Amino acid sequence: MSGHLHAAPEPSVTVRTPGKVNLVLRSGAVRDDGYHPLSTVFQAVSLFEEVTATHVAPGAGISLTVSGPQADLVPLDETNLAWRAARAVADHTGMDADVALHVHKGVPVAGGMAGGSADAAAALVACDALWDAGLSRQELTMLGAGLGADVPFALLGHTAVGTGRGDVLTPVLTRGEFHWAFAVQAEGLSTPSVFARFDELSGEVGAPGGAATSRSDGETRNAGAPPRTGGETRVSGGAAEAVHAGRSPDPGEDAALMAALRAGDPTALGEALHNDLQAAAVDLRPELARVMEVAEEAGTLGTLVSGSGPTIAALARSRRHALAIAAAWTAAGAASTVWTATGPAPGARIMG
Ligand SMILES: C[C@@](CO)(OP(=O)(O)O)[C@H](O)COP(=O)(O)OP(=O)(O)OC[C@H]1O[C@@H](n2ccc(N)nc2=O)[C@H](O)[C@@H]1O
Ligand SMILES: Nc1ncnc2c1ncn2[C@@H]1O[C@H](COP(=O)(O)OP(=O)(O)O)[C@@H](O)[C@H]1O
Repeated sequence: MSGHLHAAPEPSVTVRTPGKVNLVLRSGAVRDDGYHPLSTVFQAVSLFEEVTATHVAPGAGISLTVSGPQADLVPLDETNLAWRAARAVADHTGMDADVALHVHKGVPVAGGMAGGSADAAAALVACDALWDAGLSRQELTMLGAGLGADVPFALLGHTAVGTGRGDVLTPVLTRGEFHWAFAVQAEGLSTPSVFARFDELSGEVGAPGGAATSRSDGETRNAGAPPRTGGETRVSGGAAEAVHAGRSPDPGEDAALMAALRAGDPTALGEALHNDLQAAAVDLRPELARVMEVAEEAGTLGTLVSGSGPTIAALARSRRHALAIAAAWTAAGAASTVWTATGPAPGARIMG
């Protein structure tokens, strides 16, 4: 008896992707294309999105359903990032865009934790696998960058430095596991509005090239120009030149953070957390200052606005301590919901 065994095509593929927190986010002045050159360190955390892509009849097109605690906040049409990702794979490969997508959200919506970007990354990988398109990692990353600055990191996961728009990634070696608590607000903040307020606070509007970025610690420095370290000003190249070159702020400023990650030292990591967008997010949502205060009273090792906010991230000594910080937020009525997670978490993975 002879014969070939042909594997039946999988009827569906499920891909899991993580949310993120920016351990450091430094921004230069806005570029001509409306983006800001960043120097950021992403850490993926164990809050996951799951996207399932299922075969449908030829010609059926793309359809989308969403589940999870904040599903009602997410668009269900072709503006959804998962839908746009499926379309991008079809356009790139010339395949028919026939797929039923289901998104299960485990990352807060519009919270500065890149849940939408995680959906885009998951949908890229799921459609590539479902349609047997054979896209390379590089092609997926390129398609992801076209969908949003945060999407390439959701593919990669773990911990990475991001420069350019945040989409040029270099993996960072880390040791051990870090424990986080997150205070999520009922109403999200839009990323463009936070960057716009950052520009206003920087005296940026109408004065490209002469910009200064205000930092949440009260220090002010020239945007795009090399940052100050230890009170010393390094001058090479002007801010105007840096703005036009779209140069990212110097990641060299974050040597202490890198050492803390390598050593797996949460206390040192807590001291090195920093977000240039924090002042803008707190300016738009003054109540966030109190959320950070509550975390400090609960003994956090460090607290900051996650990305463009309004989620507040607090680094804890242990899982137990993360739960204690979350409980303190709940008791103070400081958050709509509280979440705990660990980082780093892996990037896009096909389940099953
Ligand atoms: C701020 C960050 C930090 O990781 O994340 P979130 O807090 O939104 O999750 C990211 O830079 C957000 O990335 P993402 O949300 O993918 O941004 P995109 O969709 O590409 O851009 C939305 C808008 O944000 C602004 N933007 C984004 C990235 C960047 N480097 N400079 C910008 O000025 C621009 O106004 C852009 O039109
Ligand atoms: N799949 C998606 N999940 C969540 N939001 C989405 C999605 N697709 C589009 N969006 C839109 O993007 C906005 C921000 O998305 P999200 O990634 O959750 O937050 P952030 O950019 O703050 O990290 C949402 O308010 C929503 O309107």
